[in-house]
Amino acid sequence: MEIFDYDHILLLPRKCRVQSRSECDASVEFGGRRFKLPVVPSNMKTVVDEKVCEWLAANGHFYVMHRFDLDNVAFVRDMKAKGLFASISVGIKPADVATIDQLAAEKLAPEYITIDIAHGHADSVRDMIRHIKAKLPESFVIAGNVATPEAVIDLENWGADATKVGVGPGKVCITRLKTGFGTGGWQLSALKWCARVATKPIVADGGIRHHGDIAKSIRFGATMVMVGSLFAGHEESPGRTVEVDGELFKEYYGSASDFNKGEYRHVEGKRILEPIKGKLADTLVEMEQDVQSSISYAGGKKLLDIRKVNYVILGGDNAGEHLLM
Ligand SMILES: NC(=O)C1=CN([C@@H]2O[C@H](COP(=O)(O)OP(=O)(O)OC[C@H]3O[C@@H](n4cnc5c(N)ncnc54)[C@H](OP(=O)(O)O)[C@@H]3O)[C@@H](O)[C@H]2O)C=CC1
Ligand SMILES: Nc1nc2c(ncn2[C@@H]2O[C@H](COP(=O)(O)O)[C@@H](O)[C@H]2O)c(=O)[nH]1
Repeated sequence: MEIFDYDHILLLPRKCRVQSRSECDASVEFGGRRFKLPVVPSNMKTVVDEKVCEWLAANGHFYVMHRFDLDNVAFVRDMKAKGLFASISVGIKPADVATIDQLAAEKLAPEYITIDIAHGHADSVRDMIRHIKAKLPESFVIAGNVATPEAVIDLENWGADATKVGVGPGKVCITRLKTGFGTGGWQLSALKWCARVATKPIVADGGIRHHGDIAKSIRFGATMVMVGSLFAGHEESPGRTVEVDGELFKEYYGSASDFNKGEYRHVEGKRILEPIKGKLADTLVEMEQDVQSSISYAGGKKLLDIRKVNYVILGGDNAGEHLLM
């Protein structure tokens, strides 16, 4: 198996088929809706809050609300009252099961439910998928996080409508250091490996450091790309603003950090400071333009044309050109 990450790969251009990059369509269909970009901010407390999610939904973007210190039922009720789609995340504990029951009792089916736990290849996730499918059959269920083809196959067979791939590649992740496990350092090839067996969409989660990494994720099989750190440093980001030597930063911490958990138990995340870089809307416009450029370099007009390109691996044992057969 080839082992590589985002920094070890470059995609190879194909003959341009457009007069202008504005002809390239960066939108994606996911779970029955079309979104402007194949990108979703991470469901983390320092990345999204109610206001950010509302703005994303109202402006043609996918979102997943975080699940910490939050009344998920009230959130869904509120989004629906505003005529917006609801996309929540849940764990697998009794309180999460109760949330699903209450949503069903109130006939408040969220359009999207993400089951989001650290080690998603687990019977607990199987049981949660089955519970959601029994109680809220219309909801599109994304399940994760996982790292292997075996896990993708199991989650799909258990009823997940999409899987979320990425264990440990995140910027505030310390899973690799604390446990010795994960896809940190080879997330892109783990995605490729999982995509070979997937029959349903994959959300590639973590490790995105540049806008070009979005096109690389699409090339290796992602339908949607989850991004945390690149979104954590905006004026609207919910993290605390911190001033250091006259410069402004936003706090960004892992969902499995003691900052999020409120206790030091099974900690697999840390806290960092992201420089503040302006408005979220401006970053999304720039991302859309960059993905449009990626599509044009791929010699295409649509997002999935990126899947057709060849690539090179830079340096290392696997270096060389990789041509599609
Ligand atoms: N993508 C990634 O690499 C990672 C992401 N995270 C994020 O942190 C947040 C908290 O995750 P998580 O702690 O799973 O959620 P929860 O706090 O909801 O706990 C998940 C449940 O699974 C059990 N469990 C069994 N094995 C594991 C394991 N290896 N890791 C975690 N739980 C396990 C836990 O029991 P018990 O606590 O008793 O063991 C608990 O009951 C989530 O948003 C998750 O996505 C966390 C780590 C890695
Ligand atoms: N191992 C951990 N992973 C975490 C934690 N909190 C969130 N995450 C994952 O990181 C991505 C974001 O990655 P980034 O590289 O874009 O910053 C996020 O979507 C989660 O999957 C954590 O505490 N530990």
